[in-house]
Amino acid sequence: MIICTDENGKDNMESLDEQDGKEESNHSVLHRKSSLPLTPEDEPFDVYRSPPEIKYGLLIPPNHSPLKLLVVCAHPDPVSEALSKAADKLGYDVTTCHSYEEALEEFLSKLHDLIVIDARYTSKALDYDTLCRSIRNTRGSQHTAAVALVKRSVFDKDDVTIMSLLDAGFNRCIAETTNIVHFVNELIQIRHGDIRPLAQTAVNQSLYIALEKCSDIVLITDDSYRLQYVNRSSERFLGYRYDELLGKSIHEQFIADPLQVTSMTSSLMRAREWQGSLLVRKKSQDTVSCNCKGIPIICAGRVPTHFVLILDVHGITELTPTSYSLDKPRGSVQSNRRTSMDVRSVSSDYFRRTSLAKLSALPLEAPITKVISLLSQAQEQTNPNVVSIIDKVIEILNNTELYSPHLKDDLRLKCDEPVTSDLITALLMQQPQIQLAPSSRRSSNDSTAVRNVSRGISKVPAQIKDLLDTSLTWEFDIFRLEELTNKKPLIHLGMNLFLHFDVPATLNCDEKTLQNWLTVIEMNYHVDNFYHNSTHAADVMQATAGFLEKDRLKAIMDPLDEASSLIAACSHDVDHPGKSSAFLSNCDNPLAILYNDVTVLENHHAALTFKLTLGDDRINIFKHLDRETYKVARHNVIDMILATEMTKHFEHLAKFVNVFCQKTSRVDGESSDYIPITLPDNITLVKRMMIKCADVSNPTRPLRLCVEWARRIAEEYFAQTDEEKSKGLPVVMPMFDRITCSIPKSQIGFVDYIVHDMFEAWDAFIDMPELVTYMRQNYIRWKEFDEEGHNTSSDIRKLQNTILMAPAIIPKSSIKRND
Ligand SMILES: Nc1ncnc2c1ncn2[C@@H]1O[C@@H]2COP(=O)(O)O[C@H]2[C@H]1O
Repeated sequence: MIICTDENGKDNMESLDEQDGKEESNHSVLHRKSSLPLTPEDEPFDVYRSPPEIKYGLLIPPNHSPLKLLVVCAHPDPVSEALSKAADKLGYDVTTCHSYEEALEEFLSKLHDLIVIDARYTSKALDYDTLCRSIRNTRGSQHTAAVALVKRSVFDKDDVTIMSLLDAGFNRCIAETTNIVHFVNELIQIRHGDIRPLAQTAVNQSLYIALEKCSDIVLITDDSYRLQYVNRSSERFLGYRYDELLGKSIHEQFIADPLQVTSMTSSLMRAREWQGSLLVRKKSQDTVSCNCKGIPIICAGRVPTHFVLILDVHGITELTPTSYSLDKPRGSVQSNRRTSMDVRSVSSDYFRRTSLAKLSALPLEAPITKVISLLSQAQEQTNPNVVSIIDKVIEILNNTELYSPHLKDDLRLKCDEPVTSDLITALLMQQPQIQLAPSSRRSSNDSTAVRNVSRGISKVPAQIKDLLDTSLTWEFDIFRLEELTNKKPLIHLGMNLFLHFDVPATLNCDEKTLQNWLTVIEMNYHVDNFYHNSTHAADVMQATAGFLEKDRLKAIMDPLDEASSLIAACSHDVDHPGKSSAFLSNCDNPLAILYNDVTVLENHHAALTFKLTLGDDRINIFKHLDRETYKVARHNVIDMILATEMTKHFEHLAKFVNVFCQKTSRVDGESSDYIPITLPDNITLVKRMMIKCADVSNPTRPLRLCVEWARRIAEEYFAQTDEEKSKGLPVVMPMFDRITCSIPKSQIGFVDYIVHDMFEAWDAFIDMPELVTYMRQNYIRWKEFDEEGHNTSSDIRKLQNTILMAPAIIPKSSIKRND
């Protein structure tokens, strides 16, 4: 805070209008909230723009009265007498001198506000020219108005004399008169035109001194952002001399952040104050981040003529890598810096900003850069509440992990249901906690698989055949197929669906190879897993096939898309160990080591699929594809398998919803239903969403199937918890303990957090209302089971043997779209 006082220590910062109001009754007095200088934001817009406003906040001249007038004339006459009388009338303190020496001495002792010298005659005693020059050479005289009293003839006609008088240091000339009123008029004009501006300039010096002494960096630019004033702190801190800065543009000179500059300048040009952080480059090329306030000043007209930038040195942080060390010696200004700065966050902010700056210099524009820049522009035209909301949005957008969920804290806050919290956290978060413990993973045995290839399906029993006739219905009984096929449902269902979708033709592959492939893939599922076994793979493949039958998908998927989707569904969990990726990471499993704890299982499923497929010609379903087609198929399969990773659930869902569940906006701003669905990138989004939905479709199946899947996944979780406990590993889902866990609660949470929104979106896209209908019906039943206390696996078993014995088929007619 800067306070200026007059010589008596009185607070002297006051509106000139208050002073003016005493003299000029017709002057509009503008009210203000404080006596400090105003910024445009402090006043209503129209008030700020009104011309008198520019006077606000000026430091008023010393309030001494009367004004001191020195009249110097060699020979008193009626003219000088009229002048003195006029001055008396105005209440001036008048002194009259008749010689050069007397006048100089008098002036030096009193430093008058106004000196009027009789320039009509030159005499030995008084050379007006010399007297004026001498006075002007006196320190402090620059704040005194000097006026030459000239003959009427000179005033009217002799411009040469007038100019030489002004050259000698007079501020103006007045014509001789004996009319007191004329002199009164002249003196009032001189007071407004000369004395007050000079006095004002004199006291403004105090403000400059305040600016020079203050520790913040204060810069004033013109309307082209060329520096007009820099204070000492600026010189000291930036390392430039003021003459190296004056006249230079702030952009070129030291502001290293084009995006921020754009945001600042567009605010300032609209006469709005701006606040934010700026990256400032010092002369040494070190870069610092400072909190900056930009204030537009309108000195004339209606648009800003100057800008004041105040950089807060207390908020300055050195950002160059060499200056991260906190115990670096500090200079005078640096010693003001906070030492408790979070260096990591600052450095990441720095790198984000510098890379943004670099990016904006490239001839490329990422959509995100465009979005941020549009939001910044929108900020300029809106109110502070929206500005701060947009600030938050920009902060989020600036985070590179746009779609990754930050659910853990959120969930812990919102979801006080521990089973749900455990489940969703485990599904969505990568949380390896490295501990050295032996691997329990069973390794796959390729050679066994290949040896057994010949055990294909030559003759399909009638029961299986009948069941497979329903393979494209949503109510398909996968557990019955599991039973009938002696836990080998994939080979049967897979072959049935491959043939239905003409996959042999698409891959130019004989049926035997496809059968072999299915056999090997199925054998690489762990039959002992409660949930992640080949029945789950068959179930996901069956759901995928059901989706592919829908017109919306038929319209956009080509045969290779269909084949790839079915292949991906078959193999998406191959060799699943029945434990989560987090578990593998926690026990230093070789797969976790191989994939660096990142997307461990899905990477393994995808890699193993191709390792198996390409490893033996007899099962290589891609062997007849040309290289390009193979590459497309391979890319499709890998992309879909990786999309089943649950830590990316919200990323995939959000992308899908963004593209397909919102009306697209055309460039002209008009809304349109047009979605460029056939763009390859968009088809990829659909395929990812499709396999994701298929993968977790069990809560949308008929109740009997849904409950069995829920029991199976719970059993698998319990087994993992048991093993974690027995081996002293971190327990990934502590609530999934077979004694205490509530299975209905886990299902309610799973639907609430994962399934509901995804299936609403998916149904809206492919038009399969039965998905949502079953999901809702099942949800209600889980709530009932929960209320009735059917919690444990054995409770659920009992339910399955009683009320859930009814057939799974629900008449199509009962399925209504629920909008
Ligand atoms: N009914 C369910 N209840 C709880 N979790 C489930 C259910 N169905 C699927 N999941 C989880 O969702 C995950 C989807 O990917 P995975 O098949 O790897 O593993 C699956 C399970 O961990």
